[in-house]
Amino acid sequence: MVVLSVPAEVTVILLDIEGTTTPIAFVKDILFPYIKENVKEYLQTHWEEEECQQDVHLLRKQAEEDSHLDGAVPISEASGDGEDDREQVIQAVVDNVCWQMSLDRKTTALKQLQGHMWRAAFKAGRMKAEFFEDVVPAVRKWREAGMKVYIYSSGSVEAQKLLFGHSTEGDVLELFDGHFDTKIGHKVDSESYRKIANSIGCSTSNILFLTDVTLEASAAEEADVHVAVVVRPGNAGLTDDEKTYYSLITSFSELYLPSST
Ligand SMILES: CSCCC(=O)C(=O)COP(=O)(O)O
Ligand SMILES: [Mg+2]
Repeated sequence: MVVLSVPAEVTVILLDIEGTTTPIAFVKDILFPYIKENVKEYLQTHWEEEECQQDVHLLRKQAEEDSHLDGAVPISEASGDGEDDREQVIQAVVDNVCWQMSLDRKTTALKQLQGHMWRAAFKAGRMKAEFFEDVVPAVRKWREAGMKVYIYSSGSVEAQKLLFGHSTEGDVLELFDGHFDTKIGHKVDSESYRKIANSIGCSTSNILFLTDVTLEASAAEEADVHVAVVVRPGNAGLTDDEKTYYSLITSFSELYLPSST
C-alpha cells in the first residue's frame, strides 16, 4: 500500500466532501436530481415562510450579479398582485436554479436553498448520505491521534450537518470539530484558507487539506496549507503534470500520522 506521511506540523485535517468523503455519483444521481424534481413544489409550499423568502432574496441578488452571463435567468420582484404573478416569480426561481445547476455552480445562494430542501428528505429518512468505506474509520483514528478534523465544502454548513448526521453509517457528526462553506470564501480562493486557519486558531501550515479538485488544492497551497489530492472512482481525471506535482491518495488509510502507531 502507498503511504503518505503527514508532516509533523499538521494538527488539523480539512476535508472536502464531493469526490473526497463522498462519491460524486451520490451527489449527481441522488442529491441534485432531488432538487430538480422538487424545487417547484417546495417553493409553492414554503413561499410565505421567512426562510424561503430569504433564499429567494439571495437568489435574486445572485441573478443580478450573473446578468452578464450567457443564459442567465433573472428573478423579478413579485408585485404582490395575485396568484399568476406569484407563479411567474416561482417559475423564474425554478429556471434560475436549474440553470445554475446545469453549470454546477457553487454559489452561496444556490447551496443555501439546496440545504433547506434536503432537510426534509434527510430528516424523514428518505435520503442517507454515502461515504467511501475508509472515511469514518480513518477520521476516528485521526481523532484518537489528537488531530482536529474539519469540513470545507461548497455545500452549505447546514447541508453538511445533514449529510454527516444522516448517513448509511448513522450519525457521525460528532467526529467533526467544525464546518466551513462558501460564506468564508470560495474554495478556489487562497484567502479562504487563511480565514479558515484564523477561525480555527492555527497557522495555515498546521492544516492538511484533502480534495479531489486541483484548483482547490492549488489555492490552499498558495496559502501555505499542506494538500493531498484524493483520487476516487468517478472523479475527474488528472493531467500527467497534476499527477506528478501533487501528492495523491486513493484512500484515507494511505495517510500515515507520525504520532500514531
Ligand atoms: C453538503 S455537500 C452537498 C454537495 C454539494 O452541494 C457540493 O457542492 C459539494 O461540493 P464540494 O465542495 O464538497 O466538492
Ligand atoms: Mg470535491
